[in-house]
Amino acid sequence: MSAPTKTESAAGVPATAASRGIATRTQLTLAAVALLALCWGFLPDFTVVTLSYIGLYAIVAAGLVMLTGVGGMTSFGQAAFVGVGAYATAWICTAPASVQALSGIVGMAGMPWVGLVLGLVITFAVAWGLGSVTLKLSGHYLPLCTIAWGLSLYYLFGNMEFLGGQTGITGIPPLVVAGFSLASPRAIGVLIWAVLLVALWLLHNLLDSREGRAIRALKGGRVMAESMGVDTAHYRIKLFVLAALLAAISGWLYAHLQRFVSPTPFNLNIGIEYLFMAVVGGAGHLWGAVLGATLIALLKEKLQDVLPSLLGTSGNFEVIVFGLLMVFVLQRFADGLWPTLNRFSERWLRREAPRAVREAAPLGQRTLPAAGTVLLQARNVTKRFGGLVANNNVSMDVKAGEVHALIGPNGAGKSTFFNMVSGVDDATEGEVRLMDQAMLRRPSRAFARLGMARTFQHVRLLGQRSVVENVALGAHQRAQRGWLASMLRLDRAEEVALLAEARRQIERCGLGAHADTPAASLALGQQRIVEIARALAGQPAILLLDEPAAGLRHLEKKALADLLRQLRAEGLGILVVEHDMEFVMNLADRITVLEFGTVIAEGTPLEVQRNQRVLDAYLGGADDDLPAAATEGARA
Ligand SMILES: Nc1ncnc2c1ncn2[C@@H]1O[C@H](COP(=O)(O)OP(=O)(O)OP(=O)(O)O)[C@@H](O)[C@H]1O
Repeated sequence: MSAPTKTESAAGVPATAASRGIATRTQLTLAAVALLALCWGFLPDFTVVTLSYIGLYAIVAAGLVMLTGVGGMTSFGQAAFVGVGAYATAWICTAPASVQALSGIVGMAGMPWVGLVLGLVITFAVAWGLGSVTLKLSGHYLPLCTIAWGLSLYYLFGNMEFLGGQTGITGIPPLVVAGFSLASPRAIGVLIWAVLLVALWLLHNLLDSREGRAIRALKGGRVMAESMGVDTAHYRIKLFVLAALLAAISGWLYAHLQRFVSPTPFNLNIGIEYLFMAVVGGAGHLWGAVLGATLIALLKEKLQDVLPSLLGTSGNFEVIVFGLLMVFVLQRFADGLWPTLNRFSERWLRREAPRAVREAAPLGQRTLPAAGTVLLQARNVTKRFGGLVANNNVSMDVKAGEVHALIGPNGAGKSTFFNMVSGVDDATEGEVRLMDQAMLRRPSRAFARLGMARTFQHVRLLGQRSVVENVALGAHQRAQRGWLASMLRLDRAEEVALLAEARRQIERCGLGAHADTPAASLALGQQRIVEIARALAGQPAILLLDEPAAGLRHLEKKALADLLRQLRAEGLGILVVEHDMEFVMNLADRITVLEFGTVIAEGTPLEVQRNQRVLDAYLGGADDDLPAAATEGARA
């Protein structure tokens, strides 16, 4: 593990000359919060109420930013969770039986807090239950399911007699904090904004961590995230529950602000409005939730005043305007308004001063097996897609300290084989063993934990994130700090170690100059190298590379070959699929040739080049491109 730099920032960016500007982002945020706090006592009542509602909306929208913008799961049903939080506290604080039984223990002032706990417990159970069923669905099915549960919970509120039916529940007591009654909107508004700011801080910390990178990886697709060792199903459910809990907290605050609840504010329309807020503000940005909530709340208020007089009739016309607004914003500002505002403000902002870091936590280390040990074994692996046999009885070993190439014409079954020996797909027949363990029906993350890392034929990076963040994701399973530790910033020593390791691998792969650039801005060939650096950050024993030389220029290919030779010398086993025959013949120790899913040859580069069947099927006519003495070249 490399020693951390004393002046690395939490984001791992080395200290550089701070850019000129009037303030840093943190200073600006603190100044805005201080201004709001100072003005709070003098603002007109109406403004205070509006700001309180904006705070409530923003808490829900922040959860949606995490769920939809960051995690890639769309939910129209968050209003229902707001309802669960609101009804739980309303019921417990007003039902005669519960008041009698509990108020003796916690006192009347303690009842809303019991309501909060009840709301959170019910929300947790409902969200976990719904999440485990619906989050398995992909594409349009998930949003459709969120509509279904949003409607179900809404009608449940309206039809339960003990919840007051359509009339709702009145007489909800005010919150009491440390003996102070928060009966007035001005008083509870302070709590609402405090909750919002704390939630934003916790979520910001979560995103700026190992766990945050894993959450972002969900958007990069299940296959990529799982191959980094991330349990995607578990993360999706946790994210869903987190967003639901935030909604429930907002509902709890709402109930004690309004002191009355009815089903209407928890219907599907409102669920759609929450989604508008997150998307219009900037679905991938936490402050976008506040911006979106502010815009929609103010706009709604204005439209409700203006539209009826303009149209001469009343109705929910603001929903139509919201729809048009959404189309306009998405057309002009695809990522929402916050990124645009951010870019605009950048010239006045100073870069955050780097934070001094004393020590990095040790990362998990792997002892590599001795050279010659069989790492990966495929025995008689067959894969059928209906009537098509993509792999037919394929057997192959990959040993520590060797480069094994898998070649063959397009459609020969190389990627199918790759998928089966990396846990993406299961073989129809045959056996796959990794580190002498049977791997049938085990997920990619189990392969990753045992020491396998891979790259992809079609590059799978988080394009908007920096190279260093992408590479640090590869080291995910070498650290352990969870969500709570990340939220509370107890993971900093580990985070420094992860980022230092990522930078070390980036340097090693020759991309040091690009460490802080967004991955998408690199050329395709460089992105392939980023994937290799990401794989190396996991400290693998075996590396699977899918067409690593595609898109590289001559010198870049040479540098890549040198790197792979160095890794081989360090004892890694490397399985490479590649169409560039010069690259393969100069690098590989052994080559397996596939045609129509069947192994037609296996041996050293020289043996393969002399094999008539291989010449006929694949290498025929390509002799001019091959190195004169491939075997000699292989160890060069
Ligand atoms: N999910 C799938 N369903 C049906 N057929 C598939 C599936 N995946 C691959 N195939 C078929 O299996 C065969 C082998 O495909 P595969 O992608 O493994 O070949 P390849 O050697 O990797 O090709 P290339 O070099 O072009 O990447 C092809 O005929 C392909 O159409």
